[in-house]
Amino acid sequence: MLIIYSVLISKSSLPTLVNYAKNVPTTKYFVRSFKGSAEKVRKTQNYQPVSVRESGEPIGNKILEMFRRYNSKSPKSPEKPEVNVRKAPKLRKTDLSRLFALAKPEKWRLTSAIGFLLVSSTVSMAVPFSLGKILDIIYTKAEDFDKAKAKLNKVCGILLSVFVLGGLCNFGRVYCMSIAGYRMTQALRTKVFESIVKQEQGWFDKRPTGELINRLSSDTQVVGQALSQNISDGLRSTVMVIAGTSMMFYMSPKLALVGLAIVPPVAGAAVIYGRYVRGISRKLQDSLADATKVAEEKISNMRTVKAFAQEPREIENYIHSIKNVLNLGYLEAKARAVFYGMTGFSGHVIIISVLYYGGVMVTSNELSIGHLSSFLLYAAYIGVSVGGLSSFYSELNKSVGAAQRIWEIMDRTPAIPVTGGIRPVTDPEGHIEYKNIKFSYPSRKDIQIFKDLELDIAPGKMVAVVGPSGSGKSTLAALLLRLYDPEDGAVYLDGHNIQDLDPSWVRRHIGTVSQEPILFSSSIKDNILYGADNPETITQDELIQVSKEANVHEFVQQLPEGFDTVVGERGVMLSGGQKQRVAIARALIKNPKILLLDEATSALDAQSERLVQDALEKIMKGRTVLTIAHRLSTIQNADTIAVLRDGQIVEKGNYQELLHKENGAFRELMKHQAFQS
Ligand SMILES: Nc1ncnc2c1ncn2[C@@H]1O[C@H](COP(=O)(O)OP(=O)(O)OP(=O)(O)O)[C@@H](O)[C@H]1O
Repeated sequence: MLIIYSVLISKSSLPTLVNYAKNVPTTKYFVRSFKGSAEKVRKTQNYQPVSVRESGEPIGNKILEMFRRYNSKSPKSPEKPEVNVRKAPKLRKTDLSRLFALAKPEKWRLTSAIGFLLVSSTVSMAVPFSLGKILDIIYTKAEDFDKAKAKLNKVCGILLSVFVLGGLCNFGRVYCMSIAGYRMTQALRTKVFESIVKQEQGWFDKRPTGELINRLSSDTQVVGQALSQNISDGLRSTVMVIAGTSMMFYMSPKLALVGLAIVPPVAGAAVIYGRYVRGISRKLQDSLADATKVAEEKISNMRTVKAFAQEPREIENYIHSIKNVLNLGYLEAKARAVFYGMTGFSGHVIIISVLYYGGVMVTSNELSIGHLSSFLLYAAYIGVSVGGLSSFYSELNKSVGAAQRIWEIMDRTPAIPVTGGIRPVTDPEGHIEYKNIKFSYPSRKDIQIFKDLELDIAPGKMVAVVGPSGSGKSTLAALLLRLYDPEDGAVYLDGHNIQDLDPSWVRRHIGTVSQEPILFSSSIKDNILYGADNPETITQDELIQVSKEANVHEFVQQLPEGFDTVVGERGVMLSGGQKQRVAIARALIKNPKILLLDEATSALDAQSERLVQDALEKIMKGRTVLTIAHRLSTIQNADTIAVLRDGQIVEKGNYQELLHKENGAFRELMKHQAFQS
């Protein structure tokens, strides 16, 4: 099958291309055969969008790649990385000041580090001058030997103590800066995690976990490092450049001008390089996030991967997703190589020009050997420091890119707050009303889930919602929990619009057992206590009481470590039925007024099923229950059955009423849907 996709080819070769596509059996062969026509296209400028896909396998990219290669002058040129480097975001003043503001809590550590840095840099900058002095002492033949030696001893003695001081200050600088860096990264991670966790569910629906993990781990580290180590290195380089330049002018302004003539063009190149790196860096972090997303999803669902024997495909997928990172790495490596090659060369040019003009000045007695040596060392120091400054600039750019991504998260106000709003002093009665609800998921605005939906659940009653798969039964539960807000209409709890109530208060009074409950990778006890507001106040007796009601106690007793048994990631070490029962205990420990039950569709074995069902029946008593029913027994026991169809509740009544209603929606559903008995 041939599907037109999107790739650029010339108008003239379109018939040839379509012809090939029709006749060749496999994509690979097609691509190979296509090389010939690509040759023809090489010179034409007349492109139009067309694409080719065969046997469901997109080959547009391959053809595009081939065209690029064939259109390039040298057919043997190595594969060029196909990466669009997004235009570098501007390095704005506000971004920089915001970046530096992150360092505020560490100001004392950073100030001490800067103090240490000034002293250690001064010591470093004293080396060339002192060396020049020592050389002059050695070369001054007029002085008698003893006098010269005494001077030498004195100068070296002073230098040694100064160097000890320099060493200590370097220790202080590195230590204070590193600690400040770690603390800033940690504080930033905390803030980012806090901002992530506070976002509403709809926001998470659109964001892959891997991407968020990347923001949390990698971006925060880049920023933390920039604010500590990079700033420290940058400051050191600045001090060295300023001090070195001053010393050069102090010793010989003429020679200084010769040596420093190269600095302005290098500085200009550094600015261009920095901008380029900023663009690549953002793109690189994005690609890394994409690759992490692929890895994270598959690693956390390894069971499914293995069950379908898809390890090789997943390795392929990962290689594909990481390829973009490598391509960007190529670009960065190229830019880095050009830049550092250039700065290295410039450094050496400084040294040669100083050596040449300085040599001339020494022979004409304008300059001593000692001064020339000092001068050369200062020139070398400046060369190294200019390199350091430019890498500081590029790192700063990198960190602004990372910081911007972090701010996107930190600056976002969640559409549904975690807390805030009315917090009634008494527990709710449990009267739930859905009024005129219109809703579509934020990630799929085009699909209307509910239109003018109405449902009333009286306190202490049990309503079973039935309806075809995908009709929105679980969505009803999500709206009550305020994971999403309706576009129109509202959900009321005891007459209060839940949007006016504190979401944490509402959730505190709702116990949820979902279709496939997720447990956390801690002990059974911790998982049950996760449902409690104040886990530390729950006594062992209360825990056992809840476990008995949820039919957890009997299987826990058989485990060697009892309640302390670790359940593995997502509760992987427990059976389906055991997981369900632990989830029931977790919902029950908060003694909720309202229960939201989403019955498991997957059949448990008879014994397990009985235990789960028994636990559910026990905990329903005295509570308002909204259950998404998949079992006949649940439907039969419900006070009211609500039939959901086409975004509305189309029928309501008890089992007998609905069963005997001529042409009723419930009867229709019973005909087509097999409820578990
Ligand atoms: N987070 C989401 N983002 C976008 N669409 C969603 C989301 N969750 C569910 N949907 C879509 O909303 C519709 C209703 O889903 P819901 O899970 O409420 O159905 P259901 O009646 O509970 O189905 P089932 O009986 O199969 O569990 C479905 O079409 C589903 O694809």
